[in-house]
Formats: sequence, structure tokens, C-alpha cells
Amino acid sequence: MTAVVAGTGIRRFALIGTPNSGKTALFNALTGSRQKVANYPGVTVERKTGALTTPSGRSVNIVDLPGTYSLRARSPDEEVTRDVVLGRFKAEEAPDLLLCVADATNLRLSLRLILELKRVGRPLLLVLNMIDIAKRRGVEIDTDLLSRELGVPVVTAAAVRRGGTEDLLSRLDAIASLEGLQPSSDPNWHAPTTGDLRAGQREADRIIKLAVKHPAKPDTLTTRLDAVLLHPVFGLIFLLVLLFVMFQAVFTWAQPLMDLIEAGFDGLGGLVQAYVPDGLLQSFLKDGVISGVGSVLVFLPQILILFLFILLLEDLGYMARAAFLMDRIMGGAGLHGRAFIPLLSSFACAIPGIMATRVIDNPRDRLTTILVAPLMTCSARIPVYTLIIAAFIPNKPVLGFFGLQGLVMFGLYAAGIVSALAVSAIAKFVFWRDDPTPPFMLELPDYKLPRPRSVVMGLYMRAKMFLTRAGTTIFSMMVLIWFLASFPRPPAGATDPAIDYSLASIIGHAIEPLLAPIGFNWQIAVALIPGMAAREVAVAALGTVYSIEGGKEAAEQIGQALANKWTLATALAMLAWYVFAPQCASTLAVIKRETASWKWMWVTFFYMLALAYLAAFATYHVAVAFGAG
Ligand SMILES: Nc1nc2c(ncn2[C@@H]2O[C@H](COP(=O)(O)OP(=O)(O)OP(=O)(O)O)[C@@H](O)[C@H]2O)c(=O)[nH]1
Ligand SMILES: [Mg+2]
Repeated sequence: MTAVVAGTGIRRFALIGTPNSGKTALFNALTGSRQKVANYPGVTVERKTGALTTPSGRSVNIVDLPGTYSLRARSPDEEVTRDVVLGRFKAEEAPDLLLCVADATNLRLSLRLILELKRVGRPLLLVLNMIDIAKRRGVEIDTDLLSRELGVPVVTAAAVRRGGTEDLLSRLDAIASLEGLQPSSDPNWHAPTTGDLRAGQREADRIIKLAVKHPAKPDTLTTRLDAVLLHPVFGLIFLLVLLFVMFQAVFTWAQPLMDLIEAGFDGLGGLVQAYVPDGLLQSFLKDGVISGVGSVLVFLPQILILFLFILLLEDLGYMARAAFLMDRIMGGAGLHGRAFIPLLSSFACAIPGIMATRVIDNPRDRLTTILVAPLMTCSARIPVYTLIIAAFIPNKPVLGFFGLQGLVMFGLYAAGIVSALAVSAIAKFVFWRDDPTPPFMLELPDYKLPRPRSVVMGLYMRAKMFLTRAGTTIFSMMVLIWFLASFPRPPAGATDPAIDYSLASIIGHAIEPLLAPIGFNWQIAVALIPGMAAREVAVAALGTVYSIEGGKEAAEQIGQALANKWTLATALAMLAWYVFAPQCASTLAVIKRETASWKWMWVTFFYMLALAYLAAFATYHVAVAFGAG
């Protein structure tokens, strides 16, 4: 028995394979986890572990790894895979077995990888995943012959089908009960040279010729769709229309649901006012919890609609195509084609977007992408944008079928994208003028119909995350704001509104002079500080401050309060501010971690702050000049 097994009694199996071959789908099927699975290469960027109990009751530790074509690691995510496989990963024992996952419909690069892995000297098992698709297309694989030629045992699987991992499980069971599994590796291992890789590819092609028969009529759906969707003109038009429909949908489809949630919170507020005696408790519940947290929760439908689109596009296999289409435009701005998916993920949140840059091998390209990712419009900005747009922009039709509100929203997203391109172009010019951008290579996955279960699961996870945030970060910030806006209590016989005596007012008025040139009042100043915890907190904070300020009678909703108390110029300046402001501490923390430097974190913070201030200043003064003050 090996030391590893004797020590813990638990086997460690690692999933390794080419990108998009279904490793994470298998990992989820085996361990019951819910790691992100999507139809483009580069979804997993760090190692994840989970536990499997085999049919005969043995415990196995499963490690999911980022996809890679070779152990000649080029990017940070591939380095993780290489180090785990070689047993060099700090604080982790080497795996007892490498489960090499291959896409059965596309074996060339997978077989080259497994030939390369053989040189490491660890026990191997080749899993031919997506066997369901291969069968449907009529691809015939002689697994016995394949196994003999490779000198590696082979098993088939369909990770996302019910019962699709049974054969694999019984294999794993047998392997887990083997006594003499030696997790050793060849001490003379060296990274493959280009020559090694070529030789490996020739050998892989020879084996494929022997063991795999492709149907006479290849699958043409993907080719036919790509003729249109990858077309340099029609493809781009399609992408733009798609994005526009997405933003329009976020606005219009969500409205009925938002009205419903809003009515629910209004009802709750009414109940609290009727049944909880006047005083601090009533104010805490009504102004702090209901006006504050409630004003953020109403945005759940919009966020879910946005994610519905993103999840569908990811599962369909469209994301990698969009990256391909955008490569020319992004290249012009000094961004690498590989930056597209990280930047698109940043529409959800800059944090996973910044993590996704690990697939970019060139450190300079990776850094540029990290610097501009926070400019993409994350979903936490949606509440701020929507609230202000709904309060100030009339819902007029434009050109017959576009809504003005939807257009403004689209404009804000566009402002984020254009400024990201501009900043990266400037960064390239200033820091890396002479470095050429390396060519862009990305395997385009086949189109797949999204599976309803995984889409629903993805939405559920998003909803859970949003609600958890509302219940923790946002709620605790609200308690703080409510406290600051309620204490100290006004002196006896005071005639001004109670909030004027509070700490919030003192702090807000102290900062106000700095923000007055961009048209912000003291209430906004108060809301911006806790907004650093999470952008949407600013909305909640305004809800609380205006609710306390309004006193008992103020039944008006926050949107109405803003419409009454802000000028149009202030509202527009606030929108401009939010396009750029570095309003999120967690993003800054992730930048620090991913770049391993304080310097780049501060660079991001200050350049975004400067842009935000300038943009808000310009917007405010132009708007005032046009009479919107
Ligand atoms: N039909 C079918 N689809 C599968 C199967 N396994 C995975 N998929 C789909 O293939 C796509 C890629 O799956 P992932 O599990 O994200 O692939 P991965 O190997 O983890 O990819 P990276 O993390 O990017 O390296 C997803 O759209 C899955 O739903 C399978 O056995 N059958
Ligand atoms: Mg994965």
C-alpha cells in the first residue's frame, strides 16, 4: 500500500482533459456538486474538489481541473493543471489516478494529450465523454482497439444523461479498491517540446484512423449556422440585435414582476405602520429593512432575465463565436481575442470576469483585461440605472418601436464597452506600445441545445446568490445607514426633520463640497460610501435616507422621492458616475489577488475614480447648460 493510501485511506482522482470536454459536467455528476458548466472552452479556471462514494462504499476525492491541451502550460489556469498532475501543487498530494476526459466527437487533441500524460507515469483512465452525441452522429469508436493502441484503459460516459456515468462508476469502484496503486511520477519528466507535440499528434492521428470511423455524411448544422453567424457583416449585425433585444427584455419583461414585488413590500410597509407602535422599532423595520432591502430586492426579475440570456447563449455555444466576431474590433483596441469571454462575464459581475482572465497566457494582455473588466456594466449597476431611468426618463417610443428608457440603458452599457476599449487602447499605447498582440486561437464548440435543467439550475444559483447578498451585505449596510440616519435623536422641541441632527447628515454635509461640482447632494454623498460594499447598496441607502427624511407620512416610493428631489442634471450625472466609479470593494480585492500587486489595484481605483468624476462633472454641466438643472 502506498503512503498516501495508508495515511488517509482516501483515493484522489483528478479530472484532466482538453477544454470543453465535459470535465466539470462529469465532476458534478460524480460528486453532486454544482460547479459552472458551459459550452465554451475556459470555463473552469481553478481546481475544485469534491467527494464521491463509489457503489461499494469507498470514499474518493475528485479534483476538477482547468482544461488544457498539453502540460506545456502557458496560462495561469493551465499551470494549475500541470502542477496538480505532476504532484507539485502546494499543500496537495498527487492524484492516484488521472481521469483523462475526452470529447468523443473530437478526439485528435485529446489523444495527443493522453499520450503526453503517459510520460508522467501515473495511472490513467481515458473517459470518452459525450458518447451520446457521438452515437447520434454515427461516429463509431472501437474502444478495445483504442485501449490496446494507447495502452490505457478506456470507458465511455455521457456526463449530462441520466445513468450516463454508470460504467465509469463501476470502473472507478474497481480502481479505488486496488491495493497497489502507485501514485508515482517519472522524476525525469520534462515539458514537451514542439517536436514532441508534433510526434504525439502524428501518433494520435494514426490511432484515430485505426479505431474511429466517422459517418459518411458529417454533421452540417454547425457549419450551416456558422455560415451566417460568423459572417463578418451579418454575424455582427446579429450580435448587435441580440444584445439590444437582451437589454430591451431586461427592461420590459421584468416590469410586471417588479410591480408585483414592489406592491408586496408596500403592503408590508403598511402592515408595519399599522401594527408596530410608532418609534424606533417601526422606523427600523419600515425605513431600514423594507425601504432599504426591499428597494434592492425588486430588481431580482431583471437580474434573472439578464442571466437567462447569458446562460442560454453559453449553453448554445454562441459565446465563443461572439468572441471570434469581436476579435478584430478588440484587437484594434489592443485587447486579445481571449479577453472577450472574461469581459462578457463581467456583465454579470467583474469578479468572475477577472478570474476568467486566467485563460489568457500573455501577462500583459491579461493585465489589460483585468484593468478594464470593471468598466463593463455589472448586474449590480442595474438597480441604480433602472431606478434613475424609471424616475427621470419618460417611456416614449423612439422610431416607432424602441423605447426611450431601453435606449438609455443600452447607451449606458455601450458607454461601458466603449470606455473599456478606449482605456485598453491607451494602456497599450502608454505601457506596451511595441509589443505585438499574439494571434487568437479558440476552438469553436459545436452548437448544443441548452438543457432546461441546467438553465433552471443556473438561474436558481443566481437567485440564491442575489438573495444571500441582500440578506447579508445589503442588510447589514442598511442597519448601519439606518443607525447613522437615526442617531443622535433630535433635541426636544426641534423643528427641523430629525435626520438633520443625525450622524449621516453630518457626514454627508462634510463630503458634499467635494461632490457639489458634479451635482450631488448630501444624501447621495451618504449613499456612495456604503455603496463601496456593493453597488446596489447605494439604492437601498437612498431608499432609507429619503424614507427617514420623509417622516411618517411619506408613503412615496423611492423613485418618486428622487423625481421630486433631484434635478434631471443630477440624475444624469449620477448615471455617468456609475458607469465609471470604482464602487465595489470586492472587485478591487480580486484585482489585488489576481495581479498579486497593490499597485494595479490602486491604478484601477484611481483611474476609474478620475473618469467617474470627469464624466459626472461634464454631464452635469452640459445638462445644466441645456436647462436641465
Ligand atoms: N450531450 C452531452 N453534453 C455534454 C456532456 N458532457 C458535457 N456536456 C456539455 O458540454 C459542455 C462543456 O461541459 P463542461 O463540463 O463545462 O466542460 P469542461 O471540460 O469542464 O470545460 P472547461 O472547464 O472549459 O475546460 C457543456 O455545455 C455541457 O453541458 C455529455 O456527456 N453529453
Ligand atoms: Mg470545467
